[in-house]
Amino acid sequence: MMAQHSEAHQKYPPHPTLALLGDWAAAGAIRALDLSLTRFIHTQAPEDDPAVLLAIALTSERNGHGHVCLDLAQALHHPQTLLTRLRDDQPLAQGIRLALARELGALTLTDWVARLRASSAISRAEDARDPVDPRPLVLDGDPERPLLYLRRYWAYEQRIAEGIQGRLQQPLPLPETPLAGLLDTLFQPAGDQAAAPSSSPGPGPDWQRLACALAARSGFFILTGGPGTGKTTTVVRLLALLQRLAAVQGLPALRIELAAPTGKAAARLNESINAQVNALPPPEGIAGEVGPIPTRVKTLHRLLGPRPDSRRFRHHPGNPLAADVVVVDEASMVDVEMMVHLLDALRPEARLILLGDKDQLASVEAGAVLGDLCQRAHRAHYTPDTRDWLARVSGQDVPEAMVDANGGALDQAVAMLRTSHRFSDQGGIGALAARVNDPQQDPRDPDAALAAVRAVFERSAAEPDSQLGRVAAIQLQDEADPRFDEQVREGYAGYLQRLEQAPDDPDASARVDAWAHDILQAQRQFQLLTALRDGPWGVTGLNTRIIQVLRAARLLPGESDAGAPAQRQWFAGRPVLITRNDYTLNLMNGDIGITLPVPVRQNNEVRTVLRVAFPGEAGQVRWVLPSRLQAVETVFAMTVHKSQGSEFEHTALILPDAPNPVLTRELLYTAITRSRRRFTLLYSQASVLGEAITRRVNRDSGLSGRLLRRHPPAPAPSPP
Ligand SMILES: Nc1ncnc2c1ncn2[C@@H]1O[C@H](COP(=O)(O)OP(=O)(O)OP(=O)(O)O)[C@@H](O)[C@H]1O
Repeated sequence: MMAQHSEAHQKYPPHPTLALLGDWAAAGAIRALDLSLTRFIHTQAPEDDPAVLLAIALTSERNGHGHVCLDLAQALHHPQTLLTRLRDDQPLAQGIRLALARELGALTLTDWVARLRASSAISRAEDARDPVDPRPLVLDGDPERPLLYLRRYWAYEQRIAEGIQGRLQQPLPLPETPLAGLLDTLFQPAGDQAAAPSSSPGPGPDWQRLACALAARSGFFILTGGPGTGKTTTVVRLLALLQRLAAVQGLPALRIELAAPTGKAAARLNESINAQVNALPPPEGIAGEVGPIPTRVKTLHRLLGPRPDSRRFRHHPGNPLAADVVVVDEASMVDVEMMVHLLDALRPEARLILLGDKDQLASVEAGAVLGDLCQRAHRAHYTPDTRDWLARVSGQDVPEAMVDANGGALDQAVAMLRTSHRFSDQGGIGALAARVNDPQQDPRDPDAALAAVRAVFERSAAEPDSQLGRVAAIQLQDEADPRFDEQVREGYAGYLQRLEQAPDDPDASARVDAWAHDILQAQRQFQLLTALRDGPWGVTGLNTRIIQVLRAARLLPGESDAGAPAQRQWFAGRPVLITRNDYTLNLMNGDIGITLPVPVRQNNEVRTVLRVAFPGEAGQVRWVLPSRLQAVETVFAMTVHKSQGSEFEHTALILPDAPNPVLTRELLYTAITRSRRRFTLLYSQASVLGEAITRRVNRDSGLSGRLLRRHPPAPAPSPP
């Protein structure tokens, strides 16, 4: 015992800060990983300064919450935003918060930075580029906003900035006359062409047309916008424009790749892109051969070429993708590591076009790349050069409030679509999403935010027949409120009732497939979303409760694998979510399947066995044995994070009864915008809702600063 004790002491000398961090880890305020890393660095580079040890632990802790770095000034001014794992009702919470405030209170920014600079564990940005620099952390950022990174994340951010910068500075030959003519053909006024988009309704320019023009002249481009604002419509026109421009210039047809971060998001883009491509006006009057626009969307993993048991991909700088243009949809879900792999896999001259909704939740992993790059999208910041060029080629006038003589190169490569063609912002889902996302909202006034949101629910209740996407709010008494059960029965009955129509002829495989296809479609009618994983309001608790409710209503069969917890049992009707890519089965993280009773012939007898049906390509059904599915979970309830990239006809979001830092405006907005026709909010405490609307996701990162700092405004191509 003594020997063990002294060994431990030898390994980790009893430094007071490490002891304090040990207490925090024991209380769950930081992760064991954060503590181990700090201890490890302490042993490798005998680092005794408490201010340095604290900074290392906090940087690692922030990484665990999706931050790329630690913003030192923010940490000093708002220590309450740190240690977000700590819940206020935890017994030691108050003591830990006081200790953190005391440690940070003893520091000034200048003093902290000076001590970090003196540390042998921390590199300065200018030295960190040296590949043999062994120091595990990097201090970067501006004097007024110093940022501390774990080296890996610093390198990721650096590579992303370089990959984007290289593309922003790449000269692209762009003849103005054919560009203007092609934009005219692709954006004909309404009536001239049934399915083509008309000039945008309401005041202001046609942002879709403007975005196409801007994207055509840039090696890197971001198109952001809320649901139904026409991102897919615009990108299809952009790709047509690029192919036609190539033909006009006598260049070879472009090789285009379409990708999305999850299988679900890829399938959704697949569904919408076909119709859009077919609706394109024919390429008349172009002498050369016009290249095709692909309609098959791959997952990003598939595009980059996964390698078994490796985080690396088949495509990298030494073996880049044979693509001239790569479009990535739902880019808000792409984390820093994946963005690095994507940029690494592209030839330097390949164009990259990102599509996404900047206001949605960022990826679970570190970084909010799209959000960072779109920070200035609302006000555009187009330079006078860009404004004049856009007026010439697209005939669209940028509003003066969006012109900025100091706009940066990145600003000129971002366009935001502002009008939803699916929802009106006057009522229902569109109005609710707009209120929750209101940039004018005062974060210190949750009551005002709550009142604005309530008004939308009241208007929708007064117009129950509205076609604008109905929204409803139900205030539950507690977690056992029977109105929750009603919602669940009503929501899931649609597909569960179809289980009874199972064909009983084992030889009628086409009928079995058609029945399964119908059920898969019906399952997309309703989805319950929650913010949390654990507890009665989290995925696990809710799934158990829903199974009970559906069994009591005889919508689910009672029998199941004896002894297995309800969550893991296989039973007819169980919807499952794939939680890890499985390349052998060709199932991707986020795919949803349904367990169905299927008739089979065994030894001349007809028996019913359970198989899991997944949507396949072109309306086909793929069948998988339950025992082959390794990483799945029941998905009657799904986290909002997992729902990204999916849409359902009716989405219901249930909020917990106590405040929680994961409840943010971005989470509410993402949940609301998963709904195509109906959205129901289930909550028990109005204060929890009010807090959620006013809390913003804030992810520390230096990406936008890095790009803004290093990029002078791009000169607009001059007239020929
Ligand atoms: N300018 C326009 N005028 C009229 N209808 C349009 C216009 N642009 C898009 N639409 C229609 O609006 C709907 C949504 O468009 P689209 O799918 O391109 O949007 P999106 O931003 O990609 O949507 P989401 O990301 O929510 O799937 C489609 O039915 C499309 O035909």
